[in-house]
Amino acid sequence: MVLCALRQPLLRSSSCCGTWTRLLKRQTRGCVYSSVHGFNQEEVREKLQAFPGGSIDLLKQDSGIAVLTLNNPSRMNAFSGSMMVDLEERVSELENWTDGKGLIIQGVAETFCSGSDLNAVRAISNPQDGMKMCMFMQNTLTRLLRLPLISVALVEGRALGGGAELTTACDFRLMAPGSVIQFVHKHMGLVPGWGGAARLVRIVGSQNALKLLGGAVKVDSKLGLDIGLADGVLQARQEAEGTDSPLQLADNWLSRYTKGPAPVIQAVKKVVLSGRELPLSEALRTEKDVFGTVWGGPANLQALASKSKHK
Ligand SMILES: CCCC(=O)SCCNC(=O)CCNC(=O)[C@H](O)C(C)(C)COP(=O)(O)OP(=O)(O)OC[C@H]1O[C@@H](n2cnc3c(N)ncnc32)[C@H](O)[C@@H]1OP(=O)(O)O
Repeated sequence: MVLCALRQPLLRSSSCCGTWTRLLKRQTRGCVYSSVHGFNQEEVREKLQAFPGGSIDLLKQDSGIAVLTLNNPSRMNAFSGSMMVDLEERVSELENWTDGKGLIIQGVAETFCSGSDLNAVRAISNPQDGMKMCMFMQNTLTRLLRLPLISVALVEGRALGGGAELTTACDFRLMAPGSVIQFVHKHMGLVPGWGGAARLVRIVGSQNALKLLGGAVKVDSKLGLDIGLADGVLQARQEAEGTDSPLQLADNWLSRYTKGPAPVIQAVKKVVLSGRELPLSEALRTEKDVFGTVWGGPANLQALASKSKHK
């Protein structure tokens, strides 16, 4: 098991153990697929760039919360090939953001994402190209989920197909009133291929995942909360002036968890991530290593000096 998002801070830590060093050696940048699996990242990037349209925009805020925006409104924010490449580049940027603590993913025009761009899907409907796109997106979404940032998908409107899969690559999902997450793959003669099924099982359990995929169920905010796919529902927006936008509401919601120094918040994400992904013994050893990066650190020393009480 390889956790690439843990790499950089731990390389700076003096408490790196042998296990960790071995994990680092096994690590490849793409995390899941590399040349060992016949995957050539550059070749796939070039192929995907042949299907342009839209963009993925990144705004890094001083608060330590970044906003990643899917921007392809004429196609309900469907993923063109160039947007897949854009997403990979934005994830690289976020991997190197030392001051980052949180991430919100949203779509423009009050909708989240309608999956892959069907024009591109039609053009690369042969199995070889489909596999390549699938490996590229699995690598990117795995790296996205493993960022040392606490992430939330802000779902307005629809999250369909690959859009639903993208929501599962975030730590949390917030749903706006009237929004729907739907794994429509079955209706397209498909199953998820961007890692959405594997992540969905971990989020809602295998029984619920089977129902959602097998029935292509429309998950509204109520059902989402009931089965644990949604972590919160945004209040209906009043037209009155001064009402917070969904993005502001999501930012407020997330800032509860990102309050504090970046190294501490990143450490929180890393220990949860290792607990989620690694076998227990490895997770415990990773937790020890991450603990070593904050023990005696500036935030820890300051808290000790101020004799803080937790009332
Ligand atoms: C491993 C990945 C698997 C996948 O993601 S497969 C793709 C799954 N997604 C889909 O099948 C979505 C298909 N689209 C729809 O169901 C509907 O367009 C949708 C999203 C419910 C919206 O319906 P409406 O509100 O009636 O709007 P509409 O149909 O007129 O759409 C507005 C314009 O957006 C376009 N659009 C929507 N989803 C798209 C997509 N995925 N790829 C390419 N174009 C897409 C749609 O063609 C329309 O364009 P135009 O105005 O006709 O030029």
